[in-house]
Amino acid sequence: MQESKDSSEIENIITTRDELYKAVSVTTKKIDPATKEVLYYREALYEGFMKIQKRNLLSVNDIIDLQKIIVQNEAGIRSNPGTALINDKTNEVIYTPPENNDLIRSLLENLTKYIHEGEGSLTKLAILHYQFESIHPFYDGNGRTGRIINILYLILNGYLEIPILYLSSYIIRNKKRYYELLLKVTQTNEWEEWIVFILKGIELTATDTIKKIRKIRSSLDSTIELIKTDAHKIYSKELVESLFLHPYCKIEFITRELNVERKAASRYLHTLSDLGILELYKIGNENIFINKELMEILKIGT
Ligand SMILES: Nc1ncnc2c1ncn2[C@@H]1O[C@H](COP(=O)(O)OP(=O)(O)OP(=O)(O)O)[C@@H](O)[C@H]1O
Repeated sequence: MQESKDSSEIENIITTRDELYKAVSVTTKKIDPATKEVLYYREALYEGFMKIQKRNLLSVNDIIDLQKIIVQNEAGIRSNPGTALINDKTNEVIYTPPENNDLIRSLLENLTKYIHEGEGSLTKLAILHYQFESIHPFYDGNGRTGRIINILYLILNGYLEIPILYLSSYIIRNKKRYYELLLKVTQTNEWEEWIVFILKGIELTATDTIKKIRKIRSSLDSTIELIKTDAHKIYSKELVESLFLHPYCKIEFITRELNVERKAASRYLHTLSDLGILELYKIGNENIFINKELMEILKIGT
């Protein structure tokens, strides 16, 4: 969710963490367009993860499928000319990607060959991200699809087990430089600066992500302690896991995940709110229980 939010923000699709968690927890028909787009991004990232889990492979058709989920249209690989990257201040064309559907497809075949051949490395990730963005195969969603491929590449090569690295938080903080360096590779073949930029991003975000995971783990442990020592005797491993799976929790999640009656689930959540672990909010006519400490941790480094 975090990665989806920031990767989309690079393309000026802006929503808040609260809106996102609300959208996946509260029964509401009113989800604003930016939040919807971020949720599609999250779906595409997850779908990509599932695909490579099954086959340990990322094909051109997989990439096309992911982009379809992100942009929610069937246009696929560009077949009409006219796509260009434009400087929004001066309106000047800064880069014109290759045209012709067959050529683009063969460049993508070449990219996926590069992804799978030989040993994986973080340097290769920097190279293939440039390669994908300069092919710019779609009318829309190229930046976002490319950043999903980055995470999938890390998983394919055993650097990550799950799509957890939060690389777009670095790119968004350094967006101007990200754009400048991509262009410099094209214009002056300046690979080194680009590769170092991406390596630095991986280093920083890996360190931040590890810190975040440790904080979540320690919050989880202290929550377990608190519930276990409380007189209401509501502790179960599944209950605590649900609170960390859904930063915005509600009674339905508990009934489903713990297989208990609504009355019991409601009692658990109200007890946790009395204990100060959760904060109760009314959104519309629904009770939402927010894991405040977890939400604070998720904000770090963003
Ligand atoms: N000079 C460049 N050469 C190649 N790719 C670039 C260059 N500058 C930026 N990019 C990439 O293009 C992406 C944006 O592309 P564009 O503005 O065409 O949006 P898009 O294709 O609609 O994709 P999305 O909506 O996900 O960004 C950037 O996020 C970046 O990854």
